[in-house]
Amino acid sequence: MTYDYDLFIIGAGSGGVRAARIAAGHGAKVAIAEEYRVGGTCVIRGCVPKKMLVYGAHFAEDLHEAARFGWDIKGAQFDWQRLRDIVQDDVTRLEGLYGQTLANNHVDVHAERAVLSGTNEVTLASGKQISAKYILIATGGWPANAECDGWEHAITSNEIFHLDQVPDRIIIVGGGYIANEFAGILYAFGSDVTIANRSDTILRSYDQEIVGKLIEMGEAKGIRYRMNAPLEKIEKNADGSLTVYFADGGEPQQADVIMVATGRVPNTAGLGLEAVGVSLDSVGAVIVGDDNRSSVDSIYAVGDVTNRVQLTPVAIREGHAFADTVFGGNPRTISYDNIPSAVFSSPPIAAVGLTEREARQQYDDVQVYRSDFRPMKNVLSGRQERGLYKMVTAGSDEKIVGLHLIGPDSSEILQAAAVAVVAGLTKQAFDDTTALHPSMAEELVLLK
Ligand SMILES: Cc1cc2nc3c(=O)[nH]c(=O)nc-3n(C[C@H](O)[C@H](O)[C@H](O)COP(=O)(O)OP(=O)(O)OC[C@H]3O[C@@H](n4cnc5c(N)ncnc54)[C@H](O)[C@@H]3O)c2cc1C
Ligand SMILES: NC(=O)c1ccc[n+]([C@@H]2O[C@H](COP(=O)([O-])OP(=O)(O)OC[C@H]3O[C@@H](n4cnc5c(N)ncnc54)[C@H](O)[C@@H]3O)[C@@H](O)[C@H]2O)c1
Repeated sequence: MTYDYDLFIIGAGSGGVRAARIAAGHGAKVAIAEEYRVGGTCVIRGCVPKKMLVYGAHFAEDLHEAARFGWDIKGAQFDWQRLRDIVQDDVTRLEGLYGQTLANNHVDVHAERAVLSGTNEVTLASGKQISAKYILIATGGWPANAECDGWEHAITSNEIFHLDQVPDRIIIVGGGYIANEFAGILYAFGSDVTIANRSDTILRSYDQEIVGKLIEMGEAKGIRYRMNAPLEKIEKNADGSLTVYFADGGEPQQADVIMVATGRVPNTAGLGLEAVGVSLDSVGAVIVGDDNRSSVDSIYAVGDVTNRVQLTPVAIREGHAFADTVFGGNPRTISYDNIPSAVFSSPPIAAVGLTEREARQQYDDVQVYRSDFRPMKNVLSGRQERGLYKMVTAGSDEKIVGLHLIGPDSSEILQAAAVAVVAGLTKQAFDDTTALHPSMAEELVLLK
């Protein structure tokens, strides 16, 4: 049987582009379809533009405190439209680089939607049918809707990057990554911010002592957290503002923008997967084995569409492992243990490994070391915000099973420290390391 391609990939995001490049490098004839913009969520409307906005947000506090460092900044103004447009220009630049990478690797790009029409065939929106020995589903995820009346008045993270102006008042529904990151960003740009969360827990997968610090510091700034406040309905008022009614019977609240950030669902609707025999789980994720293969032998899936860990570096690793396995003669799987992650909130949280609670559930002999400190810069500036670093160890040799940080630059510090956790080092290895002074990271080797 001959096919048009060795590999056809649906979705040119983090996982799809990596798989395309590596498979082509192994000699495969590859094509990819992208219905929106090459680069996918992370590059176009996720990690990258979000982090650029976080950088923009830092200036609010720094400018406010500049006088304490000897700088008089008079007449400082924030221009949202300028930042928005500069960020979008850079996103376009990156989109071009991703396209260039595909072209350099001789990957054929189809700038249109593709759906499955057979176990070895896709049909493009233009009607063209293309056959391939293998098909990779890398279609990512899509924001979940608010599941309440009037949710069409709300926006999602897709739209937040394109606002005409910073809203005077915003209610962010959800208590996860996106809610906490945009709470920090928009607060810095001048919005009155409320996080409305349906339960009493936010950032559920993170160490709750660290999360407690985030809430404490957020509240001290003026961010409002409405806990146990599931949405009942959203109504649009005559003046264009919106009113949110909560199912807990609490006071309805007005806002100019409501952003729903209640998770992302796998992007499989209308893809034709079930019709060709691909099994999906209850939320529509493609069910795959460790080798990323679906219930159909010729069809694989990587990234958010499999709903394993919705992070870019994970999608990239899965795409790479798939290409090495199927086209490189190097069958391999990836590890889902000790994946470092960060919430780019203000201040940011970063973590690797088990939370204190998880460690106590899994081990008898758990030790927790803490440093609750005020970063030197904050002492000088007069900012009250503190940092908290936690090390969780298990066993008599005090092997480190978790590191949890909140404080300035915690994501930068944790990436390096995560190597030690993955390598299975003990607390003693950190004790044996001389402090690099003065730094915040030195707190990690001075834990008592
Ligand atoms: C606001 C936000 C911030 C984030 N920040 C971070 C962060 O800081 N760090 C981090 O690690 N992760 C972050 N993420 C998560 C990260 O973006 C995703 O985990 C990652 O993009 C998943 O990659 P993927 O390849 O699975 O899918 P995606 O990158 O979503 O790519 C899927 C692509 O498939 C295309 N597509 C879908 N269906 C079709 C079809 N039928 N035909 C053709 N094309 C199709 C889509 O248009 C899309 O371009 C963030 C996500 C969001 C929303
Ligand atoms: N820094 C990062 O790495 C980063 C940043 C942004 C997004 N992401 C990825 O994107 C994914 C999506 O982000 P997210 O913030 O939308 O999801 P999330 O899974 O982080 O948080 C979803 C939140 O919404 C709440 N929720 C779920 N259903 C609800 C409902 N019906 N009503 C009210 N609340 C509800 C949950 O309790 C949770 O607090 C994340 O899981 C993450 O993997 C990563």
